[in-house]
Amino acid sequence: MSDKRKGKLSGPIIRKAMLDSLVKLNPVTMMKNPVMFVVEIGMVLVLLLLLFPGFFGSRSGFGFNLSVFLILLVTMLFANFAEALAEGRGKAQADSLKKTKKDVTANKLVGGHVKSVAASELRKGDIVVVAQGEMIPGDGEIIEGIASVDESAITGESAPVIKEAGGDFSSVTGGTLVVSDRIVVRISSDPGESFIDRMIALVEGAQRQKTPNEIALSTLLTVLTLIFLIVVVTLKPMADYLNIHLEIPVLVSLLVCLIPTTIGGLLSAIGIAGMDRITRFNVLAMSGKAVEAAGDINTMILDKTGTITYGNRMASEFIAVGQEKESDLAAWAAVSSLQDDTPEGRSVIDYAKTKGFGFDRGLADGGGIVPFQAETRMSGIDLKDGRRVRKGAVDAVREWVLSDGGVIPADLEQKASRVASEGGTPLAVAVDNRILGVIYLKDTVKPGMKERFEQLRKMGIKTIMCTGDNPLTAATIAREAGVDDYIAESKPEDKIAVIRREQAQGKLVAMTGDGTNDAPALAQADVGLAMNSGTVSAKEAANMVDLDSDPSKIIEVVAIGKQLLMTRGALTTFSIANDIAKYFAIIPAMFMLAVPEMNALNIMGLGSPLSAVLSALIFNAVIIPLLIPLAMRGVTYKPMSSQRLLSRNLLVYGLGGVIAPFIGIKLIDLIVHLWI
Ligand SMILES: Nc1ncnc2c1ncn2[C@@H]1O[C@H](COP(=O)(O)OP(=O)(O)OP(=O)(O)O)[C@@H](O)[C@H]1O
Ligand SMILES: [K+]
Ligand SMILES: [Mg+2]
Repeated sequence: MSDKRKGKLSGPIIRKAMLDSLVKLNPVTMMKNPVMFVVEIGMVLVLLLLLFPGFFGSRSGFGFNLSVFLILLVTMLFANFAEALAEGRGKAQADSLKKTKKDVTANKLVGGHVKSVAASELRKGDIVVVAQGEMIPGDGEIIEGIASVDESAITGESAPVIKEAGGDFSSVTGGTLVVSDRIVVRISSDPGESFIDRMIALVEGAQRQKTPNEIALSTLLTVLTLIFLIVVVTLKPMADYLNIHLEIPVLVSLLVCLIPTTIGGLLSAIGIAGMDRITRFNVLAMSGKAVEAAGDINTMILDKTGTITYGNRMASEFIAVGQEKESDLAAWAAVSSLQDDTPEGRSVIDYAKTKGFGFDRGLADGGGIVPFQAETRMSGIDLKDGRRVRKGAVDAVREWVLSDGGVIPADLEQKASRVASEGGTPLAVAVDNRILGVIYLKDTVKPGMKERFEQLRKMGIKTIMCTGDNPLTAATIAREAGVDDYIAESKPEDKIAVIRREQAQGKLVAMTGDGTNDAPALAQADVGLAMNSGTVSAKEAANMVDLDSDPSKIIEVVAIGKQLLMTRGALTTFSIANDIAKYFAIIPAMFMLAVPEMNALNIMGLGSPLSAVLSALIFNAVIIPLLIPLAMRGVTYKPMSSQRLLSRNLLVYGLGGVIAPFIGIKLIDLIVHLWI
């Protein structure tokens, strides 16, 4: 990850946030946050009393009123500061991204001729030529050529990546640099809608929409605020009737202490910070909703090759069957791979060469290429002389040979099983209806997978590995990696079937993918994470894109989503628990002010009724900045089931939230009491 995107809180960001918190006092802005808007109205009321003492028959002193006014002002500034700080960090990220958006000229192909136009004028469907040393002018798909591309501007990864027409590595991103060769690109986005544009808008918060969860919580907070407002407003006439005089500033203080100002002030900062955490993790989420959905995932669908294993399946042994010789097997294995451009295919040639097996390259000339397909699970060549050479999944090759009237060597099954039971992938090699043996493709499970799946299990998430490989290999890798379930010999469409099946049971499903054939499944999944190296259609179908193209990052994405939901839950619990505790400080004080004989109510032993009110109000204000770091960083996350998480959070943040004010208010009162 690039340093500039780590999002450190620098001096300028903090200064800007301070200024913004003043600007945000504008009532039109405040109205968007009903809880804090009520605080603002209260502040205006107290201000009126400051300007016109004796208003509403008030008898409270100037000094007290001024203190209440100032504390309320500071409370709002703190809340605004939290939001401005979170936004500021996003803006800083956006600025560094904007710098990558240089104004380049594009070589647009118009009627067979190249015409120079500004990149900002390119539209969807335009064709451009990009040569060595030039910046790719917009997002698109390579339709001709192959090139190595430096994508460090968006991924922070300095090693160039190979991009080529056709297949799963054909998409390119505007703002990245072609370091070798020349490509023809079909532009896939209109001005202002490119990948970087969308990323900038997202981190800037310009497109920030409240998620359904956030809306539900804000509604709850507003309802709570309304209830307390009614309670406090009706308190006044009731007290008047009983001849108890309640001061307006005291009532305002009571109201502000009771309404959920802590979570009200931190709510949007929590959401922005969660989004920010995902972006700094080099994952681009299309919406906050997607991040939250990640936090609620029940089932995760994972690829075997490349996600759970390293994915660089390499030939590591030739195992001849029947009467066949190893050297013949090696030669035909190599010939079957001459036109196979997959890493597996290339590794077969490399292995044959390093082991010194001879093979005739000329055989491939003029032959018909049979490219590898996930559907057929085979690849090979139809030679000029009529012979057909294939390699592929053992059962697929067996079928192919049987349909041509061939016989299956007796030891094929046992030899292939040996490879599979070691977690390798056996590829059978055949020429017409004769099977020569198997290629042992080795792949290794990434380190630490077992622990990560263990964590997912603790979170109550079921993991399902989907692989095109045979059941035995699948079972071995599944056991080694520790996934809960696996589906072997799965075709691309099987993934979407698994997702639908899980969703039908009311589960939320996450998956990763990069190919065009993954696109429907990515769209069907609740959280679809596409690889940046993947095709345009995969990226369009998904609701997240991983800039590092590491599918196993889906695990951390879920963790970040969970952390966001947990942080919001924990701070809500803390905030409401706090308010309950403040009630015990302020209600007795209020009545003691009116009826001094009620001193017995002063269970907290606070200095005086006035200092009790001010202390509760000060505590209510300072708790907001104290919790900003937690809101921004997120609560520390330990994998466990939602049930246990809930009880743990209730204990820590609920109980903590009840106790903290007693201690805090008491300490503040010791100081405040010295003054008044
Ligand atoms: N280049 C190739 N030539 C011939 N057969 C291949 C080649 N690559 C893979 N196969 C065979 O086809 C099967 C399916 O491959 P595919 O890439 O679709 O799935 P996978 O890589 O095994 O699983 P996944 O990527 O979903 O974890 C493989 O298990 C292997 O037996
Ligand atoms: K409060
Ligand atoms: Mg694969």
